[in-house]
Amino acid sequence: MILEKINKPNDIKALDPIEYNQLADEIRQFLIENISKTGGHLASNLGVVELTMALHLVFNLPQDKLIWDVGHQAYTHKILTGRKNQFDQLRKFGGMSGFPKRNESHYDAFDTGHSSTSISAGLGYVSARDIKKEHYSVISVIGDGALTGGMAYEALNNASQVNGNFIIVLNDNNMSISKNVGGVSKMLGEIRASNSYYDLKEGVTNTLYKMPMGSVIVDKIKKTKSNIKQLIVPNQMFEGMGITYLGPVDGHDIEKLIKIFKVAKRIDHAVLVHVVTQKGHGYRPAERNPSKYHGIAPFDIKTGNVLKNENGKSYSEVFSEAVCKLAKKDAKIAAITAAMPDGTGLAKFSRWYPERFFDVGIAEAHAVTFSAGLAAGGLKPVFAVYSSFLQRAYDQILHDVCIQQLHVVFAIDRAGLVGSDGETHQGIFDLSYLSNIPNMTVFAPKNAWELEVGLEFGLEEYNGPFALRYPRGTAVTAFEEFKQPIVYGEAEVMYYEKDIALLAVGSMVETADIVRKNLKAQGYSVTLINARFVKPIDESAVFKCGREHNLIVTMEENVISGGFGESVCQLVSDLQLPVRVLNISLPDDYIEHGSVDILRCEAGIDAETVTERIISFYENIVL
Ligand SMILES: Cc1ncc(C[n+]2csc(CCOP(=O)(O)OP(=O)(O)O)c2C)c(N)n1
Ligand SMILES: CC(=O)[C@@H](O)[C@H](O)COP(=O)(O)O
Ligand SMILES: [Mg+2]
Repeated sequence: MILEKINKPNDIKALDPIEYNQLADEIRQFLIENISKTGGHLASNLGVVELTMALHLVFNLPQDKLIWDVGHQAYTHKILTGRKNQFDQLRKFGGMSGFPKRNESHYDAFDTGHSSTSISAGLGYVSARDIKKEHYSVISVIGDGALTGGMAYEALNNASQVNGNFIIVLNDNNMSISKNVGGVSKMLGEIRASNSYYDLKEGVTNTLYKMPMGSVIVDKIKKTKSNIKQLIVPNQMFEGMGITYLGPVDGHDIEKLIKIFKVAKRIDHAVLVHVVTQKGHGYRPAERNPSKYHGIAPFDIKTGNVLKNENGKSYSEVFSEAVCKLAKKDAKIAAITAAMPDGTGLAKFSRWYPERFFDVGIAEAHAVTFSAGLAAGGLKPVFAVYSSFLQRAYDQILHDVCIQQLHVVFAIDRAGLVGSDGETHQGIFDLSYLSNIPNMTVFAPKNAWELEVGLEFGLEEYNGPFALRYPRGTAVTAFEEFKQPIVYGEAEVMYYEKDIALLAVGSMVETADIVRKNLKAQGYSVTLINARFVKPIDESAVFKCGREHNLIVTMEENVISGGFGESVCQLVSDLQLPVRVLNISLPDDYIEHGSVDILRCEAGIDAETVTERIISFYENIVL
């Protein structure tokens, strides 16, 4: 086993080149075996094994800086930097992260998770290096999907001015999570399909000539019968910006990769190396269906089947069916995704109503303003998006949607704790960042039924910016008996008693119901209110609770700062209500990876801890 020789960083450099291909096979086997047990981002990682090996062979980490865009494809990098033995704890609480983390290893040059940041971060390193007169290479590895994100172009525009070496590796597997979309993807497809390889082109030759030993390199390359000469094709888009383009190169051919990176290293400005890989390479089920194995739960290696299927429909599925049903009756409804048709449940809509469906690529900011334009043009756009990715579009929500009071519906999935993706993906800020925007309405359903009726309310009865936020995973089906029609800005009173009033938001209603039972078992009299609207808050419900209870407990799966609890406290103070308030929420902090159940306990928002906190708080109230 060659992999046994890889135990610490740079061990790969001691290998005999004839061992490289076997190591690649063994890494693939290792990834398949481990991810089949832990779950994780399989397909992207299988695609970059040789690419990562070549980067580690040519560059000197950690002096050289390697920056992974999104970071979901850094598993081989983790193996090659001494973290092989941590894979059994991948994405588990206290275990190794699924993304690069500077505090996990100093071989991880930059933390990532969200897309299209690597060129900006790399360029920052380059500029710092040059100002400090340091000498190291900076390599940003960006996928073709991530290259649909606007930040990448802002960074390319900036990178074209850089004077020192800056290597951008474009890992082109012709896939985002789903099929990649748009003009850039089309252009890359044309390059890949092109058989007309050119000779070493003039621009590169001239650049190389200007460098010490450059003419020697050019001569060598010109004499090369194979590879490098054929790897270099002019590309107007990058070249036109002043960024040297090298490629396309077969991303599964280590020898070719090593050669082209050695050339890229010598260029004295920004250079883009176009590497063509296959997503899922080496595992048939993932090659055939890379989207399914992009992020996969534990699975059976032989069949490729996921081991434990979730019971019941997910909130994304409930949304998927609800939006399709509404769109059948209302031809004005349009759906927008930023490269997440499967995750958000919009794939069905895209098949049923292709003319009203828009996948805009990984472009959340654009998606929001595009939706605003659709609304201004008379349609009813629903932008389905993960909570953490919508953070990207704060100004567009405020500036383009809310100031104009446009009727855009935000279907915000993965709101609350999402689990194993960790800090970058927890959807725990949306109540705060949406509630402080004037004209925005924020609605959080307690169960599947309320998501359906909430969506219908937002699309058909309300007219203005409307956000529904719901969590990752199986939709709650309990509370069949609580189906009060939705009235704008009104909470739903589920039980009305005295002593303690629980005011719970969305996913926390289920927890609050358990807490209520626990408290009642201990002799307390407890009101339970499903807040429904976080903005506007139901002032009369708070007023009544405040006058008729000793304690109001707010419960939300959102950070404390700027959340529902703080708004209730403000209201209680403004209305001078004779009541104490206890806020149950997430801390003003980032929350690492781990299962949602563990994270809830750690944060103290699970039913048992909340019950204990309420009792101890209540006992200390001086009545
Ligand atoms: C801002 C943002 N939006 C959406 C995502 C979800 N996402 C993660 S990976 C990915 C596709 C990336 O495609 P590509 O860069 O080509 O990498 P590949 O998976 O093909 O290796 C998407 C949409 C994200 N991480 N960040
Ligand atoms: C890397 C990334 O951003 C996505 O792949 C994300 O991990 C998907 O999350 P879900 O599994 O919740 O769809
Ligand atoms: Mg891709």
